[in-house]
Amino acid sequence: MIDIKNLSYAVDGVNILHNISVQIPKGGITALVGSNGAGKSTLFSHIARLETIQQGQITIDGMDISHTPNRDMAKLIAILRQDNVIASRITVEKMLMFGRYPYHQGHPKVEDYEIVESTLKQFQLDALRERFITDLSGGQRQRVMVAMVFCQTTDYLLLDEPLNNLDMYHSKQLMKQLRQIADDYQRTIVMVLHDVNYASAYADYMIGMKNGEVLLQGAPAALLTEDNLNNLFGVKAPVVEVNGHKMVMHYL
Ligand SMILES: Nc1ncnc2c1ncn2[C@@H]1O[C@H](COP(=O)(O)OP(=O)(O)OP(=O)(O)O)[C@@H](O)[C@H]1O
Repeated sequence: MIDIKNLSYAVDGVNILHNISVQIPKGGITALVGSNGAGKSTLFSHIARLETIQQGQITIDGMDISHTPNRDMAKLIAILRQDNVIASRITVEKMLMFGRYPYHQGHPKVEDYEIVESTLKQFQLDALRERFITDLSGGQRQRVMVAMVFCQTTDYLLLDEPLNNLDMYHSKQLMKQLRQIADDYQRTIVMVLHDVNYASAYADYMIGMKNGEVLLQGAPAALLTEDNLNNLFGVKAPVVEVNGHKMVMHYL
C-alpha cells in the first residue's frame, strides 16, 4: 500500500498540493484523474521520489520513501515519467536490459536475459528488438518504455500518462496488458490518466484531484456520476453504462 499523509508542496510560496492524505491500495490498478493543473503529476513525482517532500510523509509497504536507500527503492517501484526522452542510440533490447540494471549492476545474468526475452514477447516487441529507440514512432517508443518499466519486476509500476502518443488500438492494447499484469503478476499499477473512460474500463480504484487536493476516491463505478464529473472537470456530460462500465459521453 502507498500511504500518503498530510502531503503539502509549494513553489515560490504558491501551494500546489494541499495537505493530501490518501491511501493507494496494494494490487490492481489505481488511476489518478483530474483537470489540467490539478496536481496529478506533482503527486506522482512525490510518490516516485522525483520530488523532495517538503511537508508530510509517504510510505510504500511501510517503508518511508524519504529514508529508504535508492537501491532498495529501485527494487520496489519502477517509473515511467512523462518526459522520458531517450536521445541515445540504444536498441529496444538493450533498453529493456538497462531496466534490469538495479539487479545486474552492468553484469546481466541468465535470469536478466530471460526476463528481457519474455518481456519482448509479452509486449509484442520481438520484431523491433534490434531497432534503435530514436528510430521508433512515438507510440512504439511509449510501448518500449512501458515494457522497460515492466521488466524491472518491481511490485509497483508508476506510470505518468502511459497512453501518451498511443492511437485508439494501442491505447486499448496497453490498458488490457496492464490489466493482465496487475491480475497475473499481482503488480500494483498507479497511473496518471486523462481519459476517465479508460479509468472506468480498466482501473479498480480512482483518485480524482482538483486544485491540489483529492476531491474523490473510490471505485470508478461509484465515482463516475454526472455531478462528480461536473465538480472535477467542470464538464456536464451524460454517463451511460456499457458492459457494466460507466462511460462518459463528453464529446458532444
Ligand atoms: N516547478 C513548478 N513551478 C511552478 N509551478 C508548478 C511547478 N510544477 C507544477 N506547477 C504548477 O502546479 C500545478 C499542478 O501541476 P501538475 O503538473 O502537477 O498538474 P497535472 O494535474 O499533472 O496537470 P496536467 O493534466 O496538465 O498534466 C499547475 O498549476 C502547475 O502550473
